[in-house]
Amino acid sequence: MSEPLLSLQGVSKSYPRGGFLDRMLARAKPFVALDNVSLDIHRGDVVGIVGESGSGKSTLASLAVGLIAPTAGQILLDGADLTELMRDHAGPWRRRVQMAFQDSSSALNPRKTVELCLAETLALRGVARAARRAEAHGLLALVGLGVELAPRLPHELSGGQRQRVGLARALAMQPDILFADEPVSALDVSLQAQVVNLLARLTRELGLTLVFISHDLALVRTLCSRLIVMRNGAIVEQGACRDVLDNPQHAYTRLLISAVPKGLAGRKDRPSSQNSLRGDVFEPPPTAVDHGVFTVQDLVERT
Ligand SMILES: Nc1ncnc2c1ncn2[C@@H]1O[C@H](COP(=O)(O)OP(=O)(O)OP(=O)(O)O)[C@@H](O)[C@H]1O
Repeated sequence: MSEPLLSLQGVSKSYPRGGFLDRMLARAKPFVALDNVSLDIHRGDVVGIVGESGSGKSTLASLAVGLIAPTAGQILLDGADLTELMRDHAGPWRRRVQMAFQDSSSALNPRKTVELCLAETLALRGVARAARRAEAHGLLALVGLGVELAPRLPHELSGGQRQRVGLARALAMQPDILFADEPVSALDVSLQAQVVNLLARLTRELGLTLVFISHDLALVRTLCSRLIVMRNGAIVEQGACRDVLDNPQHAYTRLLISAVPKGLAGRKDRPSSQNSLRGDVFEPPPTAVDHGVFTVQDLVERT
């Protein structure tokens, strides 16, 4: 198999516990949020990460996008050590790994219009000033938003529109890999379907490598080709998404699946309309993506 796009090798993350005095006297052991995790993500992978609250999903994503540094282990982007790459704050790695957040309202600057927010991101990518407006409008179209939203401030948008602007901003960097941390959990069911459909389309048409963190097994089944199950900062099971969901090997995975109300776990023996929140509207991406054919720019131009 080809070299992984992103590789975590024995990565751990600990946080200090207790008050200042406890730490000075080394009375409290650090809390281990991520414990010796190894993981390879290849180009075109659409990986779901599930696990109970506090299992370390967001910690893993924050490490992979360079928001926090590991306590131990190595993170490699195309074979290069991310810790080394991070020394160059403006380096190209920042463009290549992007994150879309759960709460788009806090991720967007409340004083900046949609267009300005996208234009600033395009400037970071080195897009010439004269080209930024058209490309910002193209990005809005890419995520299914009209140009009439360009002059609006974040509070003048609906939750679903804000989430799409957040995605457009992440895509403006033309990332190789996008981490989406609970990108739809704050949205109502019909908006969830729209955003998940959009992600499915982007993975299909752009060959975007996506890591989708979610508590929703039905959405994960619909979107992802691979699944990682986390518990207490460790990976307890991973494999082809449908295999893991239909034939879980680990008792914890079985527990997670059994905790989902019947009809929402995405069981293969259920009709598609029950497999997901809106099974009829999803278009799952093919497992093998013909990546490298399109770029975000191509799609923006075609939209
Ligand atoms: N900055 C921090 N300082 C101390 N502990 C932290 C910090 N960030 C996260 N943790 C702890 O690390 C553990 C893992 O947190 P993380 O956010 O990765 O979980 P998660 O699986 O994403 O949870 P959720 O599904 O609720 O978002 C939690 O117990 C959390 O309280």
